Amino acid sequence: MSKGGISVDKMQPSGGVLHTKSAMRPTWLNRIFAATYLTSIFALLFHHCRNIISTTDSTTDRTTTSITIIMLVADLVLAFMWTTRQAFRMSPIRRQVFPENLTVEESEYPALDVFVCTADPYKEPPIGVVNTVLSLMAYDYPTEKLSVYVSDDGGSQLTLFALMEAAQFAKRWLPYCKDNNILDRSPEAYFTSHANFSPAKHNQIKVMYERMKMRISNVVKRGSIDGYVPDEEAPKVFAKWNSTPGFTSQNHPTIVQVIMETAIEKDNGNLMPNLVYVSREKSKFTFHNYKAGALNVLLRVSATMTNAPVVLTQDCDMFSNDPKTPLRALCYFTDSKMDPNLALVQFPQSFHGIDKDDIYSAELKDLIVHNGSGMDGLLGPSYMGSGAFFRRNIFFGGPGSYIPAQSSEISPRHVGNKSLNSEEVMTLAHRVAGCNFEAQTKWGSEIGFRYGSLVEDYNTGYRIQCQGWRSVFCTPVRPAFLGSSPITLHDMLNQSKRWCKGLLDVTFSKYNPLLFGVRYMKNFIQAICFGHYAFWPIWSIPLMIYSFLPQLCLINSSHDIFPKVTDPWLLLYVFLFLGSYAQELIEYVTYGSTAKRWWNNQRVWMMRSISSFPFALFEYIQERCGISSFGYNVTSKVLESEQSKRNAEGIFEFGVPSPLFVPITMAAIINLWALVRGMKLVILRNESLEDVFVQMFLSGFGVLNCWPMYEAMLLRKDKGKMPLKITLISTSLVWLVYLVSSSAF
Ligand SMILES: O=c1ccn([C@@H]2O[C@H](COP(=O)(O)OP(=O)(O)O[C@H]3O[C@H](CO)[C@@H](O)[C@H](O)[C@H]3O)[C@@H](O)[C@H]2O)c(=O)[nH]1
Ligand SMILES: [Mn+2]
Repeated sequence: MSKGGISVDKMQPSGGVLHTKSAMRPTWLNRIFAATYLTSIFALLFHHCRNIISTTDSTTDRTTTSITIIMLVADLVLAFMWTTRQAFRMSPIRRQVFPENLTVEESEYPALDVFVCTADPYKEPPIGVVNTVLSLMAYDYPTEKLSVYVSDDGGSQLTLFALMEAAQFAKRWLPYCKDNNILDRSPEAYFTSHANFSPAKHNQIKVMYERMKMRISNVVKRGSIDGYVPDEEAPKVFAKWNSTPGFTSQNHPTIVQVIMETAIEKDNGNLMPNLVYVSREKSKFTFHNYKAGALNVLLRVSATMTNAPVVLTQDCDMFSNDPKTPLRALCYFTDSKMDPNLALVQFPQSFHGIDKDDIYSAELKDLIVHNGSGMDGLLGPSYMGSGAFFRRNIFFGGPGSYIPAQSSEISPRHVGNKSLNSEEVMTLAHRVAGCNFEAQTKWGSEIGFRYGSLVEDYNTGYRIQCQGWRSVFCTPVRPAFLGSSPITLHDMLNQSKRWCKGLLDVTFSKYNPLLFGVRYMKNFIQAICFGHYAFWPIWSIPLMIYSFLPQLCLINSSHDIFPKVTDPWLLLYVFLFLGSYAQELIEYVTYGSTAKRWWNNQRVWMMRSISSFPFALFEYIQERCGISSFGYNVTSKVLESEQSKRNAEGIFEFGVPSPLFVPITMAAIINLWALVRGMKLVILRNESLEDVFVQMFLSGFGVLNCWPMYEAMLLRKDKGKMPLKITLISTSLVWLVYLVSSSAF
């Protein structure tokens, strides 16, 4: 088992090309547009400033001046975000790989350690974890070189039980997949897409799968494994839970369980990959660094066992959708002509079960594919948390500067040759998964996945690029992985809130990309890309202003906020608005999405900006001041049937009385109010449409975006409608805001 011994860099392909890259679109066109747009931005800012000067000179009241200043702030932030966003548009590229041209012998493939993280058996059902694990174990990759490590931050017997079941099932499933050349290697995906398929062998396996699923679901429903004994070893394994008084997910000793070991499992002459369960030690007195902490424990535990030179990180819901994926990564890792500083091959995250028009913008086309391809033309995409093949050694220092780990057994150079279950290996594995192992070490700061941010992926990707590593983006036509995405609005907003807090962690640290990145990164534009993310939360400033201020002005009969329709300056607004919207739309469609999905994406961007982002800031401040601590809210992967049904029909799911809904409900009410008020002014009071047109247009645009909100508040009867409580709170707050505003006007 000298898996650690093979160096990834030394293999030489001969024959056809392994990968190509090409520029994505006429960048010159893009640059001309950018220059024109930028000029218009400056013109607009000039216009604003002139307005402010003229209003302060004359007798204009204070309110008008303040409004003009606030609008200037909004436009300044929009201009900043637009400008930093151009970094992604400077040189997007598309890559292709040709795994069929790999000439390296299978026996020369590097070993691969796969890391799967899970954290909560109730939000992340063990059957989902099992499907992910099985799909990865079934990779078309030399079995003896493949190991799957599962980190369970939930410290749950249910998850371990499910994995033990999976191991039994794998003995039939893996050979079945390989013999029949099946593409869907997650059994759930396979049996769903082959519902009417019925050869005897297929049916036999299907029955086995259904039985396993039933056993796992029963155990989860009861919350305990009592009564179910998968094999004679089981009682000993689960004794660890029972023998520890006060065992909780937040307080328990290390559990490392080798569920299956390559060298031993040879049922039917089939070799099986290693499968190891790890639940790191937890204590109330130590901070665990969430997923980054879990991944670092896996880095070390796997080092004591197989120490593969290539590691793949996966979320527990991201199952493999293509068994040849590791070979695609090898196209880069085994190419001797490739930049030696290549650290990771990132596959985009793709999702299954998204409704046709993607109301929650779960596809994340702009963030993942657009921005990924944009950065790929610079130093490479950021690490995206899942679907990333890393070279293990990059976790131990920058190119050419090796930082030794505190013991040689966990260094990437260590060659393990003992049985995983041997006492020596197990003792060490338990030790490196302990709470205090990292105390006073460089883990999380210079070694391993980086700590200090809730978005450990962005943070780690950014920091390793600052050290000089780079990455490539691999976007095969058939998605390499498929995962689940939030199916309720609350989950979606909550997830963006967490991302946003994670970004703020980086923004307000010494590693802020616009201060640190621009100095240390090899590419200035790349630093701007990371900077754009770091400032993602400030979208909330202009969006809050544009969703409320012009509307309040209209309600209070104040119309000096925008140029009149006849004023040529208005053309600037029109160009800036249409220009950026059209550009995004074109990009959305070019990257293989639809216009309706783009429309929904811009709505979600607004919702996030006025809800998740301000809440994130608020929580972030509370945490920094030590007032409260919110932790990591794991996204639920449970598919509740009614919710899924509404989701499939593209109906928004409110349902729970979440404070996150308050700002968007307020925006919905104010925009409708302003629109009605505007119409009344024009129709009944003969106000000239010219004066109020822009404000009415904005309110109308708001109303159009808020359409599902009115339905949810007034028309719907199902469980996913807007809770009355939120409607009442929002209405009262709108009234309050109105009273305050009317006293100012
Ligand atoms: O303390 C923790 C918290 C989370 N997780 C795992 O982290 C993964 C991601 O969590 P999830 O709740 O699904 O977060 P998402 O926001 O959906 O995940 C996206 O965003 C994360 C943070 O940026 C990335 O880590 C993920 O890869 C990316 O898919 C899951 O497998 C969890 O089990 C842990 O292992 N330990
Ligand atoms: Mn997720």
